[in-house]
Amino acid sequence: MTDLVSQAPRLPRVGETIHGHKFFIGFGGKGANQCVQAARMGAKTAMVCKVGKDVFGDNYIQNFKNNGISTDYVEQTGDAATGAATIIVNDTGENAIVIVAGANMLLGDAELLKMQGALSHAKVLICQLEISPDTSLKALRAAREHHVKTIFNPAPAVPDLSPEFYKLSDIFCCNESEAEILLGETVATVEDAGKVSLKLLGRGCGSVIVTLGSQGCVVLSAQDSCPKHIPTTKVTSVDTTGAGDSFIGALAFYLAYYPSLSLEELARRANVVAGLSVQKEGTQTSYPYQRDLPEELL
Ligand SMILES: Nc1ncnc2c1ncn2[C@@H]1O[C@H](COP(=O)(O)OP(=O)(O)OP(=O)(O)O)[C@@H](O)[C@H]1O
Repeated sequence: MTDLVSQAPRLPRVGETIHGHKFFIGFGGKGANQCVQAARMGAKTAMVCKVGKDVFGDNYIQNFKNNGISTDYVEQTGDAATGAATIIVNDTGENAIVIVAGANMLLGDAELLKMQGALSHAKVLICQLEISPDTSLKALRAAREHHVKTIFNPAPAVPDLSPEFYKLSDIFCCNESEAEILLGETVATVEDAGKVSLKLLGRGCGSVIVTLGSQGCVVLSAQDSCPKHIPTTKVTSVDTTGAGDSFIGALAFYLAYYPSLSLEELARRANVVAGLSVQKEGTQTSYPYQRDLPEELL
């Protein structure tokens, strides 16, 4: 997804044209963000996705290359445009957003077949819901067949998520509002997060992480189903956009390269990485590299 962001004093009314004061184009999309964060930590990564045969698609492929990500499984299609989010932000920080998934929704069986070889050598697969849910499900099933660990991020969340997603998730990782949509109940406190994570675990996940912004996260697993709060260190937050994706990208890195770490330690380290990302502006622009991390994290 390419973000097209206009900042204006206020949001325009229907039929109105107004002057804004700043415009920028940013690289976004949950899967891509997560992949970029894992790559910056030093992980060997491949992105499986579809973009349009257009300037946004060309630029995105270059962005993957600039981050050292394999683009062997990035396809370009002439049948739809690269996914785009048109975002208008007013001076008080409110926004209006139109997302057109475009080429993302054309990712399907042919691309999954092509990536099987790479998947069979992978340590971790991360999936989200910004492509067809059926394609994500098939990818998760294939990962299980190859004994590849799976991280599933149910975002954007839907209330009627297929029950198979839970069973195919070694780590099911969502934020508070996604947990609310999935379970239809309010998640306002660490205690609430513990309760919902237990319910999500009951749907068949290997383990569950519910992220809680500045409060860190709550984790639990089938082996130890007592919810544990993993707080994060206090930082001066500048822009939290994309913090959840930074957390998941870092989590995937640690799961792949430090497989003996406990779930609590994986989450503690991912908290620190995501905590670094909120101290800078932007989404991918805020993601730390390995060299930015404290030594104890590697
Ligand atoms: N203000 C903050 N201070 C420190 N760490 C933070 C802060 N906000 C987020 N984080 C870190 O990022 C992780 C993910 O944040 P959050 O739960 O807000 O995800 P999210 O809502 O999916 O984020 P976004 O939608 O903005 O990408 C948290 O678990 C925490 O580790």
